[in-house]
Amino acid sequence: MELIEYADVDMLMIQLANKIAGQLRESLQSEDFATLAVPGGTTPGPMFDSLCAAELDWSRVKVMLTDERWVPETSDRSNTRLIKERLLTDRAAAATHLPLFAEGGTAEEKLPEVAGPIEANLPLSVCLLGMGADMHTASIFPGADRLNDALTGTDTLYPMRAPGAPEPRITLSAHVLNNAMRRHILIIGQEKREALEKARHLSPQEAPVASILQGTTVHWADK
Ligand SMILES: O=C1O[C@H](COP(=O)(O)O)[C@@H](O)[C@H](O)[C@H]1O
Repeated sequence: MELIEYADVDMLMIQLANKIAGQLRESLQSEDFATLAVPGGTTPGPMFDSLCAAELDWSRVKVMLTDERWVPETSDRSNTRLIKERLLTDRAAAATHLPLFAEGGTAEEKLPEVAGPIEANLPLSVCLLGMGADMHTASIFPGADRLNDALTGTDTLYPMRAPGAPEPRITLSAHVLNNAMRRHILIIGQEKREALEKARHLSPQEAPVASILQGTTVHWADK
């Protein structure tokens, strides 16, 4: 794991967007398509605001979430809504969105429908993850019902229900996240920095983020 500390949050968001845009361009030099996975939640919005304006051939980029809350897009909790409003806009509107949510059923029922297009576009060229103060990443939560499957299984996606998550989830597995060609984590503030340090000495069952730290660049700034 490499940790990059930035002078402030604005600097982090701009420089991380530049880094990801550069890595997508690099992928597009040798591949027909590049696949980008991004987190939801409250942290990455300002980074999306920069990345969406990057000059690159977005028509050859496929964008997916690392995880989704099983709520309709009308909900403020929808990660899909976040990326539609803040990432899949401006130049990045030309990208193809691979949804992690489908209306009309539970995560378990809709999983095969959602997994097909995702699986056709793996491995991920660039994977950006978030992390909660409870050391979850994507929607791989401590204490979750499918925690062990998501950490050790070879399926692409797992439905997930966890005490720390207010709604059912669907998440990319640690297997998929670890097979990404380039991997980053974006975290802000002292609480998450301390959680990250703690996670480095815990098992993935206790601190799911520990399962994907090897080879990952962590981008951090204080609030
Ligand atoms: O629920 C989620 O939480 C994590 C962290 O979110 P944040 O609001 O603390 O930034 C996020 O990475 C994940 O995608 C999201 O579904």
